[in-house]
Amino acid sequence: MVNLPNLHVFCSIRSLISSRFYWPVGIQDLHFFSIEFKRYSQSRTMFQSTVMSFALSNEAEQQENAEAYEAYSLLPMTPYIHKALERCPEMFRSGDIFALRDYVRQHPPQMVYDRYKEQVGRDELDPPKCNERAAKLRQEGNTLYGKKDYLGALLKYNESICWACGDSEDLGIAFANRSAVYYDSKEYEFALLNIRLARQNNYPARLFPKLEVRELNCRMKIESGERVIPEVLKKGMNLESNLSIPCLAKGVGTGEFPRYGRGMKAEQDFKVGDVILREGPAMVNVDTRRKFQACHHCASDNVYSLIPCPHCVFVMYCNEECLTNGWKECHRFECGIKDRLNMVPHGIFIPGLTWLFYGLTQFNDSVDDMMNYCKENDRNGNDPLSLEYTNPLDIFKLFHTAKVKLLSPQVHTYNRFILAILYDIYLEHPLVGSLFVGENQRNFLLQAMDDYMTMATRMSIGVRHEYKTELYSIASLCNHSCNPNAHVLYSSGQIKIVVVSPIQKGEQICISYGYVKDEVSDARFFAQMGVFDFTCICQVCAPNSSQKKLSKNRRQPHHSFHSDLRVLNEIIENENSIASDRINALQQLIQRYAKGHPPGEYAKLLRKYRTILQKLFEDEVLVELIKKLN
Ligand SMILES: C[S@@+](CC[C@H](N)C(=O)[O-])C[C@H]1O[C@@H](n2cnc3c(N)ncnc32)[C@H](O)[C@@H]1O
Repeated sequence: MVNLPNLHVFCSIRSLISSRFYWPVGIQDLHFFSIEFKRYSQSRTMFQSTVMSFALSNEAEQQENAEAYEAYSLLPMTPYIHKALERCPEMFRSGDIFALRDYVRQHPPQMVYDRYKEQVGRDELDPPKCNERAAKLRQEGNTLYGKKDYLGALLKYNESICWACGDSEDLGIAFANRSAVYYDSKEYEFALLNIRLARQNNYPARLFPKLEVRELNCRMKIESGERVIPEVLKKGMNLESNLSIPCLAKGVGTGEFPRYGRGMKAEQDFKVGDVILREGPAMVNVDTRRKFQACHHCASDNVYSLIPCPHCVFVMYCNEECLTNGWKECHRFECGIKDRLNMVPHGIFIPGLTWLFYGLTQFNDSVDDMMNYCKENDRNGNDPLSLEYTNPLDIFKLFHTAKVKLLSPQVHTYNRFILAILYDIYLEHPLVGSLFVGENQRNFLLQAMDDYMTMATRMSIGVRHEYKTELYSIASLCNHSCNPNAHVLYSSGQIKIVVVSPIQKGEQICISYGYVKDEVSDARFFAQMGVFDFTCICQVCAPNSSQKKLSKNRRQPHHSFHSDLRVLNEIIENENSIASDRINALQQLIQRYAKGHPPGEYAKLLRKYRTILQKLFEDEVLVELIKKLN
């Protein structure tokens, strides 16, 4: 494997980013556990599956889920929902969105605000920037830096950067302090970038000599070759690209599959290792717990070059381009109310709301034009691959016209209640309030929020990162299988889909939306899958599943499997093997024995293959980023 020298900080940053940091569970899980709601609901299916999964899980997993329940009870929103359920069970049974909106109007969620303020230790929501607070956070960062806790220091500096006023020297000093962390970590490109940011943001002239010395040292270190950016093995697109959609391989099409709806279809044979898609997100939501760690526009996990929204203290972007686009397409509709929006539990549907405002931007903020378009184009399906992907309006059409199945009544009603609260918060925003005027337009807003909430839930291909939710234009065509023939690699918002079992022309291309079944406990699997709100009909799960046929049909393990496996292990364990040899050997073995193999050994092989691919992809994304800085 290729080891990236001097990237220890980023490796630890990555582990920090994926660790459970503030809350014991992801909010997406909490969304699932919101089925406390069960007591008032007609259908008990979801609750029963939770209880079953609890019963089936081991002690450690029970503990983990118990924490999820506890976290759920701590959410500021929980008592408010329970009170509403007690007061108006009928309203929840009918699920009428206008009735839910009226309820929220009549019973403003003041208790939610109070509980939230108490939890975050502030007496004001959506506070303005404040240099005093920025200086305090910077001091806290300095203390951590002094103890060589670089990650802790970076997070404090990022927070300080957010709080500092745009014309203050506090902003410049925080950037300069971030450069010191990178200098000490031998990350000279990032140190230089932060020195530049410090200069552009009022770094005080009296401190210039200190910064100049650091800058000179960085340049000397880079010139002396001390810092080498290694070449990583790029498993880029190894196939010809689709002419109009370059991120997609030629030979990938769409088809209708009974009970799945649309899906991705192979128009030619594919072999193990073929990269069929490399895509960035169309829509992003960064969970509030990671607001100082990831770009709110492209979802890149990024603690080193983030710049703040110039107006609020809760949103950061990885560069000026993301800031400009993020502002135009989404943040200008939420800047100033972000704190209140953050207070509401976030499900996988949240990017749907971002979507609504992205759409409005495409209609030049004309609510009437958007309403007319929506009236004329309902969800009657489309061929996503025929759209023009460079045209932002076509991207809007892609999700707007997608034919999606309804959500189950209890999930839908719960989400609608959350939407009713979000709706009121959005209308408090001066821009939103001034664009949506009159009953017609406001009803349209509420209904569009509802529609895109369903769309985003249905178009989700899984929660790849505990603290971020993304929507992908092309990948959202892929259906789920518990025994998928393709695998999604994820790094910093980017995804790559790689074939992991030979695919024949005409076959459906499926990925897993979460954990691969059989590799995790049933409890974990159901908790993960519960958020998608569909009953899986893949060959493994469906009644009369073809899995049974598969096992019957499975040929006896080929006699040479074990001898081939020994050769493979020799290649993998040989210190002199290069990454490409290892990966090629693995691919060949998986391709050769995909249709006839001893199950246990083969599953291990697949896991190893996926792990190596994932590591390579993470290195690839990271090195791309470093190279962009040069
Ligand atoms: C990301 S979309 C996939 C494309 C979708 N079939 C379409 O027509 O646009 C996910 C939705 O497809 C359906 N789906 C995907 N995998 C499925 C499976 N294994 N079993 C049943 N439905 C599935 C569900 O309705 C799910 O919410």
